[in-house]
Amino acid sequence: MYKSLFVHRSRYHSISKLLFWTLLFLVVIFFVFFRPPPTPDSSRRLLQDGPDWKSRVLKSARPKSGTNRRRIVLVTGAAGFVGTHVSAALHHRGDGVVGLDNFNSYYNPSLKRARRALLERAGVFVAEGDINDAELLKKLFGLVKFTHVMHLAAQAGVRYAMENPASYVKSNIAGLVSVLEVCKSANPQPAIIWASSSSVYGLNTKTPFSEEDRTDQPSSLYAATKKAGEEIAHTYNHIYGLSITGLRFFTVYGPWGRPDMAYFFFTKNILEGEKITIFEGPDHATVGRDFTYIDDIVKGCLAALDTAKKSTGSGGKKKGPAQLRVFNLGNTSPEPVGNLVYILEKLLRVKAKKDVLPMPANGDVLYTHANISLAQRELGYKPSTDLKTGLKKFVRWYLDYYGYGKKSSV
Ligand SMILES: O=C(O)[C@H]1O[C@H](OP(=O)(O)OP(=O)(O)OC[C@H]2O[C@@H](n3ccc(=O)[nH]c3=O)[C@H](O)[C@@H]2O)[C@H](O)[C@@H](O)[C@H]1O
Repeated sequence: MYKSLFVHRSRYHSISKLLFWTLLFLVVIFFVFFRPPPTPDSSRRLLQDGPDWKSRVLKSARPKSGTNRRRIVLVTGAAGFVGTHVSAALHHRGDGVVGLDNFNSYYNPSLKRARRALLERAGVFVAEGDINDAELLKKLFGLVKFTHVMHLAAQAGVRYAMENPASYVKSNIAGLVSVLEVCKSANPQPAIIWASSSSVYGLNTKTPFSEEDRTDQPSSLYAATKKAGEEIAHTYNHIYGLSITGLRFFTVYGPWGRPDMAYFFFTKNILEGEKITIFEGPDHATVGRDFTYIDDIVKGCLAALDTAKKSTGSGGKKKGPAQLRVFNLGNTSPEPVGNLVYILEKLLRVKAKKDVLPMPANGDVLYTHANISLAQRELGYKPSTDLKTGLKKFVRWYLDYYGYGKKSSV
């Protein structure tokens, strides 16, 4: 009996040994052959560690020699629509500019890469990385003493907030805090100019929208995150002495624009013979926007930067009260969406196939109209491009960029 038990035991031991070695072998094979590839973050970190990365950041941050310019600006969202135009304009006048962008795929990143190529040809380096990457921000601030941060990185789009709410919280709230955190600890602290939105006026019906009007009725999560950003700006200004200017952009359009916006995809659909939908309000009310041309917005951004006072704190400590501002940057000449389509039809020489449908409950508001007196007074802001002129420039760019023939009136 003992013998049979012994045989049984030793058989048991050899089976478990075999199992152990097989398992070990499989684990080794898995790690050697099926190891997951490095995450984008870690491969990005490798890029950021190279000597080339450092010297490109430093070179791009240098203000133009032979000028008396002293400004060194970090532009977040530099490969975005507004970010590209603002970065180019700052660089053009001689400021030092370093861009930062995460090239996310909210819309086709190839357009973002093309914008970056444009900037790099002009001499602006756009580092690849996320505003939530505190280590990366610290590294940039360790290398460069930024005098200003133009914070334009955000999750944009009103309607997409219903599809991917988390992305708005991540970029527009956590991302903003991450940027403000590095700014507050910097020595000296930079002044911050950042993109808020006309959408903060939400269900406000008093027009034109003035900065003093109520903004506590956002109608989309996008608007709510921008409104939250304005409150967060107040906190960082109050506790740390950061100089902060929020700019409420009104439906910005133009060349190199965003494919998720109506004027952009209407153009695409009209050219491709696809249907477009024009929304209308209750009782067939016209839906309208204070469409604002990109060059006017750029002028407003630069004026905000030029009039920004210095932050008063340093290294996380407030030394006195600091400037806190918010401005409307609109065109102050709202147009019905139907007019936008009519102008596009004329410019493209193609009749649109259109449906007019009630506006779905998707976060959209009926109408926007900016009162720009404050920006006029404090920034000398004076928009000068009407919708027809601006769309003509957009369509010219669109046809060229996407390689259409010459069948248009532009
Ligand atoms: O000012 C802002 O702060 C925001 O501006 C922009 O939002 P919006 O003003 O909503 O622009 P956009 O989507 O181009 O719709 C334009 C019009 O077309 C109507 N619209 C839209 C789609 C459609 O299929 N049909 C239609 O009629 C629609 O009802 C609307 O009346 C930015 O995207 C946003 O990121 C933010 O910056």
